[in-house]
Formats: sequence, C-alpha cells, structure tokens
Amino acid sequence: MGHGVDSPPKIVTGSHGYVLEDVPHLIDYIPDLATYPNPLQDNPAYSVVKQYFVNMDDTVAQKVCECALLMSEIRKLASGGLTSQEILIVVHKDSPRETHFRRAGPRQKVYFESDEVHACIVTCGGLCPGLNTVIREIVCGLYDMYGVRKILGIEGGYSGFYSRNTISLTPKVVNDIHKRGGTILGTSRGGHDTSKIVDSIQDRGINQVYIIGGDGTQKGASVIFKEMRRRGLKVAIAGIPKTIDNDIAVIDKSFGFDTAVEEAQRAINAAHVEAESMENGIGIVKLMGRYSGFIAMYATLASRDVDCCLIPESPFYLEGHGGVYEFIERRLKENGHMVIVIAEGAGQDLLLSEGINSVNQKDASGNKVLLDVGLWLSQKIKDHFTRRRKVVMNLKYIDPTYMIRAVPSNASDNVYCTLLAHSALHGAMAGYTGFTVGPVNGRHAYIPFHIKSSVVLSLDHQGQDFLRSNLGLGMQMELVGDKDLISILIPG
Ligand SMILES: Nc1ncnc2c1ncn2[C@@H]1O[C@H](COP(=O)(O)OP(=O)(O)OP(=O)(O)O)[C@@H](O)[C@H]1O
Ligand SMILES: O=P(O)(O)OC[C@H]1O[C@](O)(CO)[C@@H](O)[C@@H]1O
Ligand SMILES: [Mg+2]
Repeated sequence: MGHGVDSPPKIVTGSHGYVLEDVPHLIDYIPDLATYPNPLQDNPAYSVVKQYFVNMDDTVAQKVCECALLMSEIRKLASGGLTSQEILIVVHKDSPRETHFRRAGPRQKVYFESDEVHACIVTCGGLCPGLNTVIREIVCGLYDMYGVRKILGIEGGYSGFYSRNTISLTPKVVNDIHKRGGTILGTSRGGHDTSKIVDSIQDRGINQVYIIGGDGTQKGASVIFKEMRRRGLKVAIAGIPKTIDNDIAVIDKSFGFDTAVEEAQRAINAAHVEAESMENGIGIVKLMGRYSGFIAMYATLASRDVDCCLIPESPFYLEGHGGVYEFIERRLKENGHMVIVIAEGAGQDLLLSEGINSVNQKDASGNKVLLDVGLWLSQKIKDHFTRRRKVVMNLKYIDPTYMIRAVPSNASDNVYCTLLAHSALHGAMAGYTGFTVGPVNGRHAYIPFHIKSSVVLSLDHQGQDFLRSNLGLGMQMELVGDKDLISILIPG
C-alpha cells in the first residue's frame, strides 16, 4: 500500500487562523491498523497520576505572543468551553495565530503490541554529551513502560545499518552508560545509503527506528521515513535532535549544550589564570560553533572573566577604529590582562580573504571543514603587538574543542535526555512517524522533519533577547565592527 509520491507537509488549519504543523502517522498510509490499550494504564506507577495520557488534540504553540487572550476566549476558558489545545495559546487579537505542534507524551491507544515491537537505535554525526543517556532511556523506557524486549543498537552511525554488527540492548547492558561520554554505539559522518539502510531495517523486521543526531542526521531520517512510506512499511521513524551548538530554532535548547558550556568554564578559567599571572597576559579560548555562537556566548556570560567574545553571527575586523587590536590595547592598559573567547566559525571570512587554505574542504557528510580561527587570531595578535608595536605581551591559546563534547552529560542534561527519549518512544508507540522531538516553549512536542531540518538558529535571530539578557546580567557592551550584534562584552 505504498505511496508513490512524496507526502506533503501535514498542515491542519482551524478556526481563528489556527495552524497545526502535524506529524505523519502510520495510518496515513496503512489505514486499517489495529490499536491496543496503552499498557501504561495498568502500571501502578502511572495509574495513580490523574490525566497521565496526553489528550489527542493537545498542541503546543511555537510562539507565545505577549498580549492577552481575546475576551471571548477568556469567557470560553472560564466556562470550560475551550479545549486544552486552545488553552496553551496566548495570541494577539489582530495577528494570525502562530504554528502549533502536536504535544508529546503517552497516548491512551497504541499501534504496537509489546511483543510485536522490534526497535533499533542509531547515533550519527559528531559527539555530544548525553548521547548515552538518550540511548539508555529509550531502552529502559521501552522495557519498563511498554514491555518491549527486542531492541538493537546499530553500530557506527548510518553506514552501520549495512556494514556493521548490531548489539542487543537491554536495561542491564545500558545500566550505567549515562556516566560515560561518547556513544556506546559509535557514530560516523557520511555513508547514508537510503535503500541499503531501509533494506536492512526491512530484512531485520525492525518496526521502530530511533535516530539520534544533528541537522544532517535528521535530513537522513526524513529520507528514510519517505522510503518507508513509499514501501508501505509499518515502521515508525523517530528522531532525537542532537547538536552541541544549540542551533535548532524551533526547540528551546538542545541536549548536551549545558554540559558543554559548563565544561568550557574550565578552559576559560585556565586562560584567565594564565593571563593574569603575566605582564600583558592574553588568554584565547576557541569553542565550538560552526554557524552560531551559543556555546561561546553562554560560556562568556557564565564566566565573567571574558573581555571579548567573537561569534560567527557578528563579523569583526582587526585593524583600525572599532577593531579587535584597538580593544585589546585598551583592555591591557586598563587591566594588564584579558581573555578572548572565539567561536570556531567566527572570522572565517578574514582567513579566506588572506588566501589561507582556500581549498573548500568537506568532511564525509559534506560539511565544510573550517579553518582554525583560534590559531590564526593568536598569531595575528602576537604579530601585531610583539613585532609591529614592540609591546611585551604573553599570549596563551587553549583549544578545548573536543574536551567539551567528550564528557558525560551533567545532571540537568541527563533529565532532559530522559524526557526526549520518553517523548520519542511514546510517539512511536502511538503510531506517529517521521517526527522529531523537543521542547517548544517549555512543552515537549512532536515536530515534522521538514521543519527541523530546514531551520538553523543563529544568535542574530535573538539579537534583542541577547541584548536584554546581557544587560540583565550586568554586562556592559561595546561594539566591535559595524554590525548591530554585540561582539565584545566587558564585565560590569
Ligand atoms: N541531506 C542528507 N540526506 C541524507 N543523509 C544525510 C544528509 N545530510 C547528512 N546526512 C547523513 O547524516 C549523518 C550525519 O550528518 P552530519 O555528519 O552532517 O552530522 P549531523 O547529524 O549534522 O551532526 P553534527 O551536529 O555533528 O553536525 C551522516 O551519516 C550523513 O551522511
Ligand atoms: O571535528 P568533527 O568531529 O567533525 O566535529 C566538529 C563539529 O561538530 C560540531 O560540534 C557540530 O556538532 C561543530 O560545532 C564542530 O565544528
Ligand atoms: Mg550538522
């Protein structure tokens, strides 16, 4: 019963301009599927909680506007005449309502019997703190909540589907993996061969696929979903978004980000200790962030020892008025030392304009390989001050790139990873497919792949919020360059 054409986005509109970006469901292409009562209803841990199951119609608003509910809605709310999906929305009376997503969580009816489920888990792309926690909680959640016994781990990312062995995953196998960094399954870039992957899933009789990875991985998951649908297979594809860079616009935050920011403090502290111990000491720390400076910016805000933070969203220059050299000179005069944090994607245009390694290198997944801006900046500063200005200065460059992502996740990321894992498996059990999970405005939701894979968040989108939060944190700010986003922060 396969569909020969791509499924268009499932957009549901309602009254008052309500728009639901819905996720696909197995019954969209296999209409006569049997349903079963959710086994959670007999679980004493859950049955005591009132209203444990998510209402079928519950949705989460992508944006919560700052104005109040319409008076008519307030009246309806008071009289119980609004559904819970509507209660979640606060709208401006004149503006169309924003996008909504289906709320995540367990449903009363499921589309898989426990002993019918054959699940698999795969991790793809770069490492991120929390990968093992997500794996653990999918396994334990399926086992404990749904009585699922057949769960396979696919080794080595997408290519592992057709070129590697599998691992049988049980709660015992995954018991303490959340205390370790990395992923027990291994990961990889490249090697996404859709038909080989789908053949492998079909041949093994797998019917739930949990795919943990970043933007590239979610695009790969979307292609797998489309092929499943084309073949008419009863296989639920659930994505769990992973990006240490925190650059997915639609969800509130990505897992591992907090841990990475925390770990980055150690490098910044070291840079600060080194810098303040020497005459004209400068500590430079390079942090991850190809296209967005979230890690750099949050690590800067948390530390209070950083004088200057350079991010990809805000181009900067070195020479002349408003340039980095001028700022360094002033800070050294005022303080005798300074710390600079630079995101890996910042200043790439400057390196390219100097003709450094202009060959466009790509990794196995087709991602552009960036030039080392930290080394370049260190060399430039040394050259400028020591050789050209004949100023004594001591510069120490620290690159903790892989140290901040190879660590185990911290406590709050562990809790977050657990919620993501549970959202994913509740969704798959309920028959949803072709979706990814994540909190939107603080509530966990199911988001269609086409939205997740197309939006990359940069700090530019949040410029105003950033200004507000920086001011709230007691930072003074100064512009470097001519852009409207702040590049330099001076602890107040
Ligand atoms: N457009 C695409 N279609 C199908 N598969 C893709 C696509 N883009 C990437 N992939 C596959 O997804 C996997 C991971 O992609 P990638 O290496 O870009 O990491 P990522 O998921 O974006 O994570 P990271 O946060 O580390 O960048 C790879 O196996 C890659 O082949
Ligand atoms: O060196 P690798 O393993 O390709 O990964 C590095 C990249 O992965 C990311 O963390 C994205 O997840 C980037 O910020 C970084 O450039
Ligand atoms: Mg990526």
